Amino acid sequence: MNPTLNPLLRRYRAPAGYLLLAVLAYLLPYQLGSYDMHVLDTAFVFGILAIGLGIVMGIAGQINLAQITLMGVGAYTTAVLTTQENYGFWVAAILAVLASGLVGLIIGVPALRVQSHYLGIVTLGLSLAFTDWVTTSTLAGSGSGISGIPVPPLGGIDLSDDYLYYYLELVVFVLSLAFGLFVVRTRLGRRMRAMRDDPLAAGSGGARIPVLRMTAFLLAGLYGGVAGVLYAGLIRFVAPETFSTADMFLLLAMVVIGGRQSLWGCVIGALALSVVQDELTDLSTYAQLGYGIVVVITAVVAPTGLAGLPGRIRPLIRRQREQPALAPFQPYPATAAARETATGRELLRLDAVTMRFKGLTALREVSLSVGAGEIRGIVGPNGSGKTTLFNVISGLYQASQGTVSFADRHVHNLRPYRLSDLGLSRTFQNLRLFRELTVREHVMVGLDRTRPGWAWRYAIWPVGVWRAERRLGAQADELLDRYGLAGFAKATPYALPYGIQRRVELARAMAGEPRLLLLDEPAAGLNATEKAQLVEIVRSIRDHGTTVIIIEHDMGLVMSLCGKVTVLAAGQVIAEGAPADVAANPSVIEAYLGRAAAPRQTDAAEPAPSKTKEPTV
Ligand SMILES: Nc1ncnc2c1ncn2[C@@H]1O[C@H](COP(=O)(O)OP(=O)(O)OP(=O)(O)O)[C@@H](O)[C@H]1O
Repeated sequence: MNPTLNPLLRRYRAPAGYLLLAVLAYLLPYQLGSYDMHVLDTAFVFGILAIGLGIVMGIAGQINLAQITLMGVGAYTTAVLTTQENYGFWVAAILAVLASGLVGLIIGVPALRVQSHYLGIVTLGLSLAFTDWVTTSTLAGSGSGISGIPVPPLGGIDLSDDYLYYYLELVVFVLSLAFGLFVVRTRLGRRMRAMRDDPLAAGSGGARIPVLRMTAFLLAGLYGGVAGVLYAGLIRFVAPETFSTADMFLLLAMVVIGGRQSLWGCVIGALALSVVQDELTDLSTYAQLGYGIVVVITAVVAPTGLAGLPGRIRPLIRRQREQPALAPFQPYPATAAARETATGRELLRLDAVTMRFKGLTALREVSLSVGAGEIRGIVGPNGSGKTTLFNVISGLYQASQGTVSFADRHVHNLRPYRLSDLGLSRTFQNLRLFRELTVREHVMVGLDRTRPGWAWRYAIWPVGVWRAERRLGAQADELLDRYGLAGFAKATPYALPYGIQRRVELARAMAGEPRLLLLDEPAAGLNATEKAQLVEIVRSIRDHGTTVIIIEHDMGLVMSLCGKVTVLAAGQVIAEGAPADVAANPSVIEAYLGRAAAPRQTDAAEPAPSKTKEPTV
C-alpha cells in the first residue's frame, strides 16, 4: 500500500466511521415498523441511562444500584409537574433533570463513608425506598402511577409520533454520549479513572476523592434525569414497576455485558439488550436466568465486557513487537527554585510525633528537621517505622501525638490532596500505579493541578477545557521525554518491566514540580544500571529545587546520594548524621542485629517488596 495513504486512512477513519453511523441512524426508521420503532425509542432511553451508570460505576468505580431510581425521579417529577402543577413540559423537564441530579448527590453521600459491596447495599436500599414511596404516595399516583403526561411540544413537530420522537431522542442521545466521552477523556474523567484504580495514589497526587465521588453521582443523576424525561415524554405514563429492582439488574447486565469501563460499551450493551429483552417477552422467566448466566460468563471471561474484547484479542494476534528501550533521563535545567533551596531553610519539621495502631506504637516521639535542598536518607531495619513516617508526613495517617510542619505551616491534620497542593509529593514502596491508565495519562494526572470548582467549566465553557487539555498533553509529552518514557506513552504500565514502572511513578510524582519529594524504597527491584540512573535522576531533581527524602535499604545508594541520614529503630530515631558516621555508630550496628550495618554494595537486583499495608484515603 502507498505509505502516504496509511496515515491518511488513520486520520480519517474515525470521522468516516461517525459519518457512516450518523447516516445509518438517520435512515434506520425507514426500515422499521411502528412497533419496532417504539422498542428502539425505549432502547435509546436505556442507552442514556447506561451512560450515567457507566460514568459512576465504570469510570469512577462507585457501585450504584439506584441508577434506575434516578430515571424514576426524572420521570415522576416530569409527570407530577405537568399533570398536577400544570407546568409546561420543557420547564418540568429542566426541573426534573435538576431534581435527579440532586437525588444523585444524596445517593452519593454514603460513598463518602463506604465503598464496594457496602455501597451497593446502601444504594440498593435507597432504590427500594423510592419504589416503596411511589407505590404508596398519593402524590405519585399510588400503585397505579400517573397518566396524562402531555406530548412534548416542539415547534409544531408532532412528537406523539414514535418516528419523529426517535429523532429528538437521537439528538439528545448523541449530545449525551459526546459529553460523556468528553468528560471521560479529559481531566475530570481521567482523575475519576485514577481514583477508581487507586484512590490512595490519586488522593496523594492532588485529587479530591470525596468531591470526585460526588461529581460522579451528580452526573449519574443528571443522565438519569434526562432518561426519565425522555421516558415520560415517550410513554406519557409512569408507574412504579418501570423503576423496579429487576429493571435495575437488567440495566446492570446491559452495562456489564457491553463493558462498563467504556461508554461505547455501555451504550451498545443497553441498546442490544433492550431489543433482545423485547424479543424475549414471552420467555421472560428464562430470559432473566439467561441474562444472569451471560453476566456471570462475561464477568469471568471478559471482565471488561464486549467493548474490552478487541483490546484483549489484539495482543494475541499481533506479532510481538520489540519493546523500546528506556531512553536516558534528560537532567533538569538549573532554576530559580534551585537557588531558593540552596538557602537550606528548614522545609519539614516533625516534633515528637507518635503513631499508634491499637496496641502497637509504630513511631515514638520522632523529631526531625529537613532543610530545603537536602537529600535526606531514612534507614532502619524492617518494621522500624520508615513507611509509617512517610504516611504521617504525606497525610495518609494522622499522628496520634506531635506536630508536623511543612514550609512553615502546621500540616499534621491536612488531607493528602491539601499537602499535594502545598508542594508535597511521594512514591510508594509497593508501586501504586493506575491499572487502566496509560503512561502518558499517569503523567497527566500528576500534572493536573485543577481545583474542584474547575469542573463547572465542563458545563459553562467546554472549549476552555479542551484547550487546557491540549496544553496539559504538551506538558506531559515534554515530561515523558525528560524521563525517557516517550516510547511507552501509550502503554499501560503494568505491562512494562519493573524498572520502567518505577520510572513512571517517579515521573508522575515529579509532574507537579513539588517542593518536597518522598521516595519510599525507589531502588527496590532495580538492577545495578537502573540504580545508577536513579542516583543521577534524584540528584538532578534536587538540583532543580526539590528537596528529597528517601527511604532505602541499599546502603551503597544511600551513601552515594544522601548528605545526611536518619536512622530509625523500633519507631525511634537512634542516630542522625553523615552516612559514614551513622554506619559506624554502635547503636545503629546493634539495631541491625547482625545485618551488615557497614555500607553494603548490592549490585544484584533486590526482590520487590510484597507486603501491603492499606491506609485509608
Ligand atoms: N495500618 C497499620 N495498621 C497496623 N499496624 C501498622 C500499620 N502500618 C504499619 N504498621 C506497623 O507499624 C510497624 C512499622 O511498619 P513500617 O511499615 O512503617 O516499617 P518500615 O520500617 O517501613 O518497614 P520495611 O522496611 O519493611 O518497609 C510495623 O510493625 C507494621 O506492622
